[in-house]
Amino acid sequence: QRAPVPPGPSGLPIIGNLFDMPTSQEWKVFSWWGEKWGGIVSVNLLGQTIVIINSLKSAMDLLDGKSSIYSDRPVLVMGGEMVGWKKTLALTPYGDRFRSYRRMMHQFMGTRAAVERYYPVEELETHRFLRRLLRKPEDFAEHIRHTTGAIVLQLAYGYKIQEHDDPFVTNADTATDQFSRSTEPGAFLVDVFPILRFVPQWLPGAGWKRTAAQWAANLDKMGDEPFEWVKKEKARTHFVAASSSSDLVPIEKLSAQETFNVKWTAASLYSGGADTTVSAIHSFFLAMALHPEIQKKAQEELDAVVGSERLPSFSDRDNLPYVDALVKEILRWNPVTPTGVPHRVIQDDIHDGYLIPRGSIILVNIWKLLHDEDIYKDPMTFDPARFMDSDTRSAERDPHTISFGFGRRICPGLNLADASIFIACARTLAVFDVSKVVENGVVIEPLNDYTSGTISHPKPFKCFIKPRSEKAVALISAVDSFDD
Ligand code: HEM
Repeated sequence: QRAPVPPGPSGLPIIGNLFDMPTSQEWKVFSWWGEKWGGIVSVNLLGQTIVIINSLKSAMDLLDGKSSIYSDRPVLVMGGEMVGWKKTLALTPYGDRFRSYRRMMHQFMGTRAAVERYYPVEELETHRFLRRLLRKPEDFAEHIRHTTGAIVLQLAYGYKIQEHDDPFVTNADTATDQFSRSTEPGAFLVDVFPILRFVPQWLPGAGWKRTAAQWAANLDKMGDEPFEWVKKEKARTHFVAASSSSDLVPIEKLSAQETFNVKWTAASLYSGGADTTVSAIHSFFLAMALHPEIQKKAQEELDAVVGSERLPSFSDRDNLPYVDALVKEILRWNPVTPTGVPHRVIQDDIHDGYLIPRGSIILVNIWKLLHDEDIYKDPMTFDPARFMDSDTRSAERDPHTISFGFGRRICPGLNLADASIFIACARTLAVFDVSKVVENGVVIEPLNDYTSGTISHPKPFKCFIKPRSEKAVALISAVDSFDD
């Protein structure tokens, strides 16, 4: 006798739970389902089982404990197959190519020691970020994006981006925006009826096929152009260096298969790393505007440890426990990927008496795990101190163990992301005060509100960013200039 699938809202014949699925901020509805039906909930969309995990234990039991069967990705017909995003790691099916990409990623940035090689780039680009902030503080969101793109492209290809309208950044931003649009659930009928893939492009109503072809061309541009640039410049990037076991192998000596894998692993760095890090640093500015007392505490620590004669650097991190805790709270408070990236199970599994049928899509409600009262006290409160031992309580669980996903698909950029967020927070707070904007004598309260989608961002908000002192201005200005 077959075990039942996990409980969940009862659906309608054929379409199942189509109308139960939330269309925005899905993590909230998923959390509510979790309270009603337990840590593992299932829904059915036109015959496709989706399992939603709301408990840390279940996420670890399934995705870590049974990772050999829970590490595939769902097939997304429009985004993955037709536009071609399955060439990048995030949508590559579990198998040999996946392993090759992951091996390269691991050598490149898999450990803290590997990422230490990039500290000089992180520090310099963050210093330039401060200078842009000084010049045009109101454009802080744009500066965050620019800096993150600059770091990833420099590390992946050894390429230094132009201050304005860089072609590789423009390509990558266009393509990643099209990634979100092409993988949005329900946006394209072909994801529901894959047969539509074979409809000829000239047929009336098949305009989406031309869109797919155009987006596929943009994606290829994003993968090809920086790679060709590396070949032309004969630049020996960190990435290509790390891609072969025997150290530096020039690109032109790689086989066709290796070339494909290196090219698309490099492209996966931008697509996986830019928008995510942007969201976290953007959240940091929102948190600072909303919580001046926490900002002050972090600044007091920075002043005591670093002083005002220099900027903080990675070597200070061990002596900055509060700033370190601040990074953790940023990752927990409004997670970058609230419902993670979907996994797919490749064979039937029985878990806690429930059947998880082969092919089910597994979503981990990362938001819920990071706001679970059994793990985090007063989870809705922004409080970095929760990550520090005190006389009365011990530090709460490090959110790095949740925010970056689970099992064999865990984010390979964890250490790099952590470094980028730390240095952005520490350097910004050392020299700037972030506060609410006052317009005509009225304080504008920034909203703690986030966009939906795989990568969630703070909705646009204003904040006032001003240097802390004349000395701070001098420190910020002591970096090589760029023309703008
Ligand atoms: C705050 C920043 C970041 C967060 C919160 C984050 C989070 C995540 C999560 C939740 C996943 C899915 C894990 C799973 O399937 O269980 C993921 C996958 C991935 N991340 Fe990140 N990430 C961040 C930064 C980065 C950076 C900096 C890079 C690269 C430079 C990166 C590259 C990737 C890639 C390539 C994947 C796909 C892995 C695979 O499918 O095997 N991420 N990330």
